[in-house]
Amino acid sequence: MSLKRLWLIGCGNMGGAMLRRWIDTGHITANQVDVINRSDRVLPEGVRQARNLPDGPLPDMIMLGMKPQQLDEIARHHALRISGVPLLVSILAGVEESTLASRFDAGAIVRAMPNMPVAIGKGVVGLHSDSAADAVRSDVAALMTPLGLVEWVSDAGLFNAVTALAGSGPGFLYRFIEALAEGGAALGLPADQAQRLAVATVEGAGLMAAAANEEPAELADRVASKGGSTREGLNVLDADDALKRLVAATLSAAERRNAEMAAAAR
Ligand SMILES: NC(=O)C1=CN([C@@H]2O[C@H](COP(=O)(O)OP(=O)(O)OC[C@H]3O[C@@H](n4cnc5c(N)ncnc54)[C@H](O)[C@@H]3O)[C@@H](O)[C@H]2O)C=CC1
Ligand SMILES: O=C(O)[C@@H]1CCC=N1
Repeated sequence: MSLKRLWLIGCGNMGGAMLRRWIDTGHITANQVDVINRSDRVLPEGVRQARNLPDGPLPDMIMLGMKPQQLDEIARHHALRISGVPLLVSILAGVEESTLASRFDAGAIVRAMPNMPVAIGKGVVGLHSDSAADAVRSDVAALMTPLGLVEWVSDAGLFNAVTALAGSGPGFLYRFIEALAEGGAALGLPADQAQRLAVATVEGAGLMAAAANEEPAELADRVASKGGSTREGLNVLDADDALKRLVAATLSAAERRNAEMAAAAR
């Protein structure tokens, strides 16, 4: 790994999950990293955390992990100091590469869109860059590999869709788990038991879908015995494409918000 020194500007829920996984898997050691946060966050043991960037030479990579709305504040405080950094990675939703390039002077800029399950190595990391050479792209992909599925997205115009599906996706699925559990409780199951059943069912179904050669639609058909009860339930989800339309509207709303954040940051 040629990315030996990392500065993380803004390292909260998401940046912290990535960092924890890198350290847990031995891809990065704590003393390779400096974190700048507005106030201290719980971070893996041994990671330096401060309010200001460290003195000394620039690192191999800087990752921006604050909110998109904090871009100007961060640029105002740090753009001069980090000018010339070889690689800038941004996990900011919406914020475009050209916007980042207008604020920061970096050898290459890569947008990364992780999701929360990176914490256990089962996440997704979407990557896009117009500026990174092949060697840099390989370095970034190697860094992200212990986090889960790594996918390059060649069309920058699709990055907001990736963000809506995979970045926000865990949030949508947690809602589905909650709904499954509440549905079970409404049928009379104790709430805690319904939640255990819902979580384990989603975990098992997800693992099976990941391992299967069949499409999810075919897996659904296998659960639904002819004339049985699953079909009755699927008929409710499928009536007027109710679930598909709800999910499509959900992703559209999230994608639209990413575009709004991109426009606000330009
Ligand atoms: N939470 C998620 O599931 C995902 C989040 N993202 C992106 O990750 C970024 C961070 O999101 P979260 O981790 O959820 O937010 P968070 O609020 O947990 O973390 C943001 C961090 O930035 C730091 N920060 C804020 N202003 C600062 C400043 N002026 N100087 C230094 N540090 C500063 C805060 O101290 C905090 O630790 C966002 O841009 C979001 O779009 C991307 C994918 C998934
Ligand atoms: O909600 C957000 O804006 C970010 C983007 C993907 C997940 N969290």
